[in-house]
Amino acid sequence: IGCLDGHAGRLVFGMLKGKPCVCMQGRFHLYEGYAIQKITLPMRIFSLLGVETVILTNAAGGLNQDFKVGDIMIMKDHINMPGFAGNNPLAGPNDDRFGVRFPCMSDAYDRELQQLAVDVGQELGYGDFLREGVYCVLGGPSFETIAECRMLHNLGADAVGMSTVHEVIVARHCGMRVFAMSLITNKSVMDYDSEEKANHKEVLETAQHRAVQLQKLVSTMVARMEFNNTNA
Ligand SMILES: O=P(O)(O)O[C@@H]1C[C@H](O)[C@@H](CO)O1
Ligand SMILES: Nc1nc2[nH]cnc2c(=O)[nH]1
Repeated sequence: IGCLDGHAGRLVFGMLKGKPCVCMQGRFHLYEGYAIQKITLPMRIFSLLGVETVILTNAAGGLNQDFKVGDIMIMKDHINMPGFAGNNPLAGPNDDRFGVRFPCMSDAYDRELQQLAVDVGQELGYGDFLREGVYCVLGGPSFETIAECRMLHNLGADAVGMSTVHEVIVARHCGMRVFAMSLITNKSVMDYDSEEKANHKEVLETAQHRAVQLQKLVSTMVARMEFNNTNA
């Protein structure tokens, strides 16, 4: 597991609300210099361990101007920007033991789990900061320019980050159910008059600020989840 600022580098096994879980405290990123297949290897290991459902979280910049710092965005879809340039974790010979050569991605984000998150979020009183939207992944580590933010927003992205999408692709390839959400840790800078600057300190502070609510959302969802993945 990537061990860097904000990523503890631990793999934690245990029971959550009576359900067996394995949790990655941290992840690998493209910007650390790893091959994309290495970044996503944990998903295949989870599949081999018998994991049925994957819940992914990330920190992201808010491109949607209605979003505020501290909002939690349920991911309904993604834009795989490195994939446009051929950097896809499934590139290379297909291992048929895991999944098919050409996996579908239009159903990547499980609709029932998205609805569960909305329901649980409402019950917990999180309605004011729970959103849904499209996440775009870039390679990082540099944050986006103003022109890039404008372009990504015009392309239909609501949030931008440096992770998750590759993991989703590999998890879906091997038939796991996927739910993902972004914590909007900073507003993407869209205006040349703005004095704001994306920075990792703000990312960590916002993550700290919302940590308890995110934990509560995830643990309540896990408590309500059905076993037996019929969605593969
Ligand atoms: O692993 P995620 O996508 O949550 O982390 C993002 C990308 C960088 O590690 C960091 C930038 O501040 O947040
Ligand atoms: N690419 C990108 N990743 C982030 N992670 C947290 N905030 C951001 C951001 O503004 N841009």
